[in-house]
Amino acid sequence: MAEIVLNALAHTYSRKPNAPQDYAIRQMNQVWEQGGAYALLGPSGCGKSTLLNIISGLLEPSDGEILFDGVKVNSLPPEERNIAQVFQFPVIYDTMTVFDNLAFPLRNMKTPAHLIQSKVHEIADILELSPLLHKKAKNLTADEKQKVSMGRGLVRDNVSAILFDEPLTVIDPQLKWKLRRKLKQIHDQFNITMIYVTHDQLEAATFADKIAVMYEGQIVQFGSPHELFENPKHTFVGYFIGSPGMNFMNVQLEEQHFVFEDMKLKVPEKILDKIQHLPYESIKLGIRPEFVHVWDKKNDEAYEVDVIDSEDLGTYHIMTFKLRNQLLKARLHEDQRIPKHKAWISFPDQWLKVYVNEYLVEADDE
Ligand SMILES: Nc1ncnc2c1ncn2[C@@H]1O[C@H](COP(=O)(O)OP(=O)(O)OP(=O)(O)O)[C@@H](O)[C@H]1O
Repeated sequence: MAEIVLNALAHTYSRKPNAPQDYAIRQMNQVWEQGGAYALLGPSGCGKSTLLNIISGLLEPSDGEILFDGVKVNSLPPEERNIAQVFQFPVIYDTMTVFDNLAFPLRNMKTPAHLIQSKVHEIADILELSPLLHKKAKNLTADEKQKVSMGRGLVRDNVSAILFDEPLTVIDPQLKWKLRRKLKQIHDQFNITMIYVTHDQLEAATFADKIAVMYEGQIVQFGSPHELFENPKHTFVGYFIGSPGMNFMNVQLEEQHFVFEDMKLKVPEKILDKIQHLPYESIKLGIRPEFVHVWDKKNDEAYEVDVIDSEDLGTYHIMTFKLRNQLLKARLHEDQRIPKHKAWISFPDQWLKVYVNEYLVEADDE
């Protein structure tokens, strides 16, 4: 069991790094609390595997510290960290039985035979592997093999944390949700810190209480699935989470207004105070398609837009529309009428977010 802390952690694969882009992990501070269920979510190449390998001890970070329960472990090898790792592809011994695969880590630790018996049966029971204990691992299906992989991590009592690196990649889609539920159940039962790496937002949200969203070697937001959806702290989170992602509009700040093409949009007062003094390269307004209000008749409070397309996705519709020259999307309920050709839309104040240099600007009392 362990709390894992990253202090100013950074890692580069380059011999002579001289720019932030040369770092796979850029200056990261993060606390993974003991017993938490976390997901590390991000696109290919953002540094997820690098970070996981630093935590497990397969890789020593170039800078900063990694602490397990307050003890620095930067150069401690994996076997001394008591971390279990489950990879994309099951790591098991094909010629051994399921029982022997599960018993293997315990035999390595010279655990007495009667304890091995009881522990292996306990874990096999939880993972629904009991009927397969005497089967050779090579005869198992992909999901059964992956369950054995997980079981090998769980049999040890002294495991500090379990790291999962895209563990459902090779599993049939119908079985994925079953295994995900099993993992969640195991987490609740064992109170072990678990970090689950994925590029799939649904997987992250169903497994984790808190998700760390990674982008270009940084954790750009750490929060519950709900927080990531309602209040993305970085434009990347807005874009990456949600289906479809957040709408963005590039705007300029002119005196008391944002200017978007020929339109003037009011800036909330509390935000204005904050951004007037910020040096900026870009200002973007963001709104989720779910929060765009749509009417099929003229409305003085709303902007007229051209409806470009509407897609029926069963329980909801996605309407694509053009506001001036910008394509945006709205998500409408299945029984809401989809306007043809022209529509009138508005952006409710509380859902229109302001991003300066890609980061959310919030009023102090929010
Ligand atoms: N051994 C290595 N040597 C040099 N560069 C590497 C090495 N491993 C990873 N990188 C680079 O570091 C960055 C982060 O890679 P990493 O594999 O950690 O990302 P990831 O988010 O796990 O991606 P994926 O989901 O594709 O596995 C990428 O730019 C990658 O090209």
